[in-house]
Amino acid sequence: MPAEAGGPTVTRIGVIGTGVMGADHARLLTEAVSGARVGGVFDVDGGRARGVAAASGGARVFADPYALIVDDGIDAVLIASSDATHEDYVLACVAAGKPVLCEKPLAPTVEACSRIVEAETEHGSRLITVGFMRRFDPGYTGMRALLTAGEIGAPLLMHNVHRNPAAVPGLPGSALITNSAVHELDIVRWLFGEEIVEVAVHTPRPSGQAGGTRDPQLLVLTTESGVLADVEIFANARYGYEVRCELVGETGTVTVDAPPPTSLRRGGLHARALPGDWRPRFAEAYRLELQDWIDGAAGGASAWDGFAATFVAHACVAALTSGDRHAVDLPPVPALYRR
Ligand SMILES: NC(=O)C1=CN([C@@H]2O[C@H](COP(=O)(O)OP(=O)(O)OC[C@H]3O[C@@H](n4cnc5c(N)ncnc54)[C@H](O)[C@@H]3O)[C@@H](O)[C@H]2O)C=CC1
Ligand SMILES: O=C1[C@@H](O)[C@H](O)[C@@H](O)[C@H](O)[C@H]1O
Repeated sequence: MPAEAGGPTVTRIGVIGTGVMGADHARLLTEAVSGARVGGVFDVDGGRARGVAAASGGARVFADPYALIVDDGIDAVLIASSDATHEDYVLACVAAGKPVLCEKPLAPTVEACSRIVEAETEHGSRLITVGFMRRFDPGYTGMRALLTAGEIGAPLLMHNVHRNPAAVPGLPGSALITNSAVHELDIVRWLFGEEIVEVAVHTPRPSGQAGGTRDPQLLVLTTESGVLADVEIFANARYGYEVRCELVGETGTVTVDAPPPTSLRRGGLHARALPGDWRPRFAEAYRLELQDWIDGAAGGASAWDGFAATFVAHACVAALTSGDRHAVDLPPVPALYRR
């Protein structure tokens, strides 16, 4: 990453979108990540942008996001605005030759992701990282290390649970897949190092708490080598935020969970607190993801990974709509993204 002249290397980040995630990333960049500072911010809600700028040590507030992207005082851009806005901003970063960390999903449609991959391929080198932070979560990296070391033999099954306390009433059922389950679609590809080749989506009767949304849903994913991964996605689980999973191999299993260190035993119960959203659950993953990006270590998901996750998500949406199993025929990986 580029640096400020003189003194220690400091990468000046422009943050676009200063809502829940943009504010959290700006806080981490300011307080917990070395070698970076927030250099500028933009949000269509000027009040939010000013609040985050003030909390980030007086970063510049831009009135125009494209001016932020090309500004000489901004070395790299972090996009945390709403999903539908990602494409234009990522394309502008590629045109300006600036490294960009774009929150997931890379873009909500396959066509938009495809345009981004084409632009980066034409540019000729990799500038884009997608915010699939679970790749940095100590639970998932530990699971992958045990799998790779052969500790549980060949993988057979993976059971995933992904629950949120409440979704916006009237949220389309497809958004549970494209916005939430997209994390599992990425983590399955990353964990097994192979593609998802077939998907099916099953739904029970919808929860009465879900305001008409098809919620919960059960995705069943088949990988190239024949591993089956199921994903329960439940956006109105009401009791709290929870993400956990178990990988079943031929000779053992690995579980990823995030119990807080403190739990209460009283009155015949053993209780532990659950967070209200993803920020406490994945706090360390977000920090490690940002540090990796600032260090230029390239451990994050690529634009191709972002494309692939959205591609599989749309096969799942088709399966949700039709009730049938759907084959996933990803196009060949462009040379820029081959390992
Ligand atoms: N990696 C993760 O675990 C998570 C990722 N996300 C992703 O982060 C992004 C932001 O999500 P949240 O912070 O939860 O949403 P949010 O609604 O809290 O924040 C979005 C912000 O974008 C701003 N915005 C809307 N249109 C804009 C535009 N055209 N230009 C600039 N700013 C604009 C809004 O004013 C708002 O401040 C989304 O893409 C979401 O999918 C969200 C939650 C967790
Ligand atoms: O990305 C996220 C949210 O947008 C999504 O709504 C949640 O389900 C995820 O767990 C969270 O990580």
